[in-house]
Amino acid sequence: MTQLGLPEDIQACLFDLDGVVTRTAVVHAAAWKETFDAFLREREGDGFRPFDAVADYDEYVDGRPRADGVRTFLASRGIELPEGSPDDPPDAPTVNGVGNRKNVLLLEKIRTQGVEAYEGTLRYIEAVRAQGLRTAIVSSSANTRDVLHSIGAEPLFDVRIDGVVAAERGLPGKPHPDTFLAAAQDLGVEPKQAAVFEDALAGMDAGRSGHFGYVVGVDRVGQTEALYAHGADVVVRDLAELGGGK
Ligand SMILES: O=P(O)(O)OC[C@H]1O[C@@H](O)[C@H](O)[C@@H](O)[C@@H]1O
Repeated sequence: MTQLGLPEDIQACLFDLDGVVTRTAVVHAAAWKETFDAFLREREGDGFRPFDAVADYDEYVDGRPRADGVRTFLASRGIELPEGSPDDPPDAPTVNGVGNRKNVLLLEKIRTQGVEAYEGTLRYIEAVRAQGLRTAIVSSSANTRDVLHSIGAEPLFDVRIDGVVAAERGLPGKPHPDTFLAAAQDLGVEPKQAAVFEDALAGMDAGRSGHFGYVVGVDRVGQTEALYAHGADVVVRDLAELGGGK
């Protein structure tokens, strides 16, 4: 292992955004909860079963592209909606409408609360780059660029594969490995020469099925066992634990 806690042959690092680089996983989870609870209340009345911002979020929404999150969670409640179209209003009972409602709430929260970076992650990225490793941000979020820009972190990544790029290239999102594979390819490395850094169970699945050289699970919410069960090679609470901070 290197002094950065990685196998010797790793040449590139692929970082998820929400929950790994920025403290925005909880912001997404809160926006999803408001969205789904309003939707379920309208549909089922006050006796509805609320969205669990930890358990339901981890299992059905975290790490997946926006529309996939809508479909996957609602399917867990036996609900299937028409797709609608991307410009559906936020109150439309369609996959796109529900996703748009969530995005309005997310952007409002980001605007009022701001975006906070994990300092341990920023220092670690600087350390791996100083060692000559290449870096990519790989996120399902279509808001990746704005979030990175808000903390001035765009220059830390050689490649960006986000929700916008994935849609342009027709790449299926996490838990499929395609976005991580595209990042490795854009960086000119084989998957086994790349390390994946993820906090979401869907991201772990992508790391495992893509046969990447090393998969680092980042546990921000006490789900270490689940991260291992989904394919992590190691689980840390903060990337500073891997080294590179001195
Ligand atoms: O709605 P956005 O910003 O395109 O993000 C899509 C998904 O991006 C992931 O990074 C988050 O873990 C999910 O919660 C989110 O739903």
